[in-house]
Amino acid sequence: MRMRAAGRQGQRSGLGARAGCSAAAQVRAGGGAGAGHGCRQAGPASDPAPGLVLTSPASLPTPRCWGPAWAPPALGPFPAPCLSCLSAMASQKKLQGLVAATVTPLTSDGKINLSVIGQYVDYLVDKQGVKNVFVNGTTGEGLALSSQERKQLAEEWVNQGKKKLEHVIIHVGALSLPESKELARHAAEIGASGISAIAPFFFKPKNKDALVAFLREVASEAPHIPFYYYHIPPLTGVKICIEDLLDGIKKQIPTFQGVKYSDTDLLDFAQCMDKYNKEQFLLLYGVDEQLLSALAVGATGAVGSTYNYLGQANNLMFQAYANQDFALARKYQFCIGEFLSFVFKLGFGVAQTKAIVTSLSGIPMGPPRLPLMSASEEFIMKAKAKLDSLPFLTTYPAK
Ligand SMILES: CC(=O)N[C@H](C=O)[C@@H](O)[C@H](O)[C@H](O)CO
Ligand SMILES: CC(=O)C(=O)O
Repeated sequence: MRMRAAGRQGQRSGLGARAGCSAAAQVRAGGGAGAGHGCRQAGPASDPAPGLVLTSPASLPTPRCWGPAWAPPALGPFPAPCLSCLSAMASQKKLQGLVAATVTPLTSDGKINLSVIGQYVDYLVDKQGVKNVFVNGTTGEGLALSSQERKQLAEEWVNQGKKKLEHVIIHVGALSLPESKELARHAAEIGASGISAIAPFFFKPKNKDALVAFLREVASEAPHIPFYYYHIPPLTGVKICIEDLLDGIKKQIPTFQGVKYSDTDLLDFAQCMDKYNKEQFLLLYGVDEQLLSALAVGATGAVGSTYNYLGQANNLMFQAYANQDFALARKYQFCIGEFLSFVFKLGFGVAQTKAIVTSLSGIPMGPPRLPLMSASEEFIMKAKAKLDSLPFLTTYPAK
């Protein structure tokens, strides 16, 4: 909490610095959107801040096996965070443990329902022991929301989370680069603790360089908060190997902080842990049913939909693992697996997650947005009965 406050302080100084610098600051060449940035440094746009290594097109690696028409994307300078932002970033409490991928409450007529977010925050913190959220992601139906809705949700989460949540990460990925940049800028301006983006998945990046060039443009709109790449190949179809992606990425994206890793490729994940943990990259695991395997190779954090309602059980699994009580940790993972494997067979996705969260929290999360269809009554009944048959997951030892 204290650190969060420090982050906010830094954020404020960032905005202050922007005001202070504005007369002298030059807008980045071609960067019409530049006016919204915090942390612009005075001086010519091409002046890198001391200590920041900026990559010019000439120093990009030669692409592998890519047609003759390929040219490395032109990279503009990455805006340099001011010193107070850098120190705020360094003092922000390290993101670790569980991050709930929040659902987006909708009214029965399909509008976003901001009125329950405050209650939702309290439920996560008090009932689930979860103090970090990932907003507008897959579970939050981010890609089914308008930009305006995404911004309203982001603001509500940041405001309601003040003094209660430690990290509010806003997913800003979109199919269009300007939209993603605008969401990134907005998240930074409202005081989010970090941003994340998936790879665009209609026109897909064909290789690492194209993906990094896209992510860099997005991250550069929020130059004083951490950026996480959201790797979810089962949904995006973008299967760029993360071990390769991380190689040299800090040079291109100075705010790069880690990956939300929603794939079952534990070899790639483990290679990343082994090679890049030293660089302080955070590798947040995103396949909840396999979390214990990720802990075994060194993961210290996880983002997922089930932490909305199995937060306590997963916290206890983390704790058992940390205490080297592997039998207990396995018992939690097996039990979580029993529930998930049961609901997978019934058909499980965001709509079903919303129904389960509604039923367990008592907060009306509403239907999903089309083309997703509401979970059936039968699903809700069976899922609830299954959870009731696994009291180990939902009753906790007194603290
Ligand atoms: C595809 C998807 O939504 N994955 C989520 C996070 O990335 C997970 O939290 C899953 O919902 C969870 O592991 C259950 O499969
Ligand atoms: C699960 C997750 O992280 C998401 O819903 O985006």
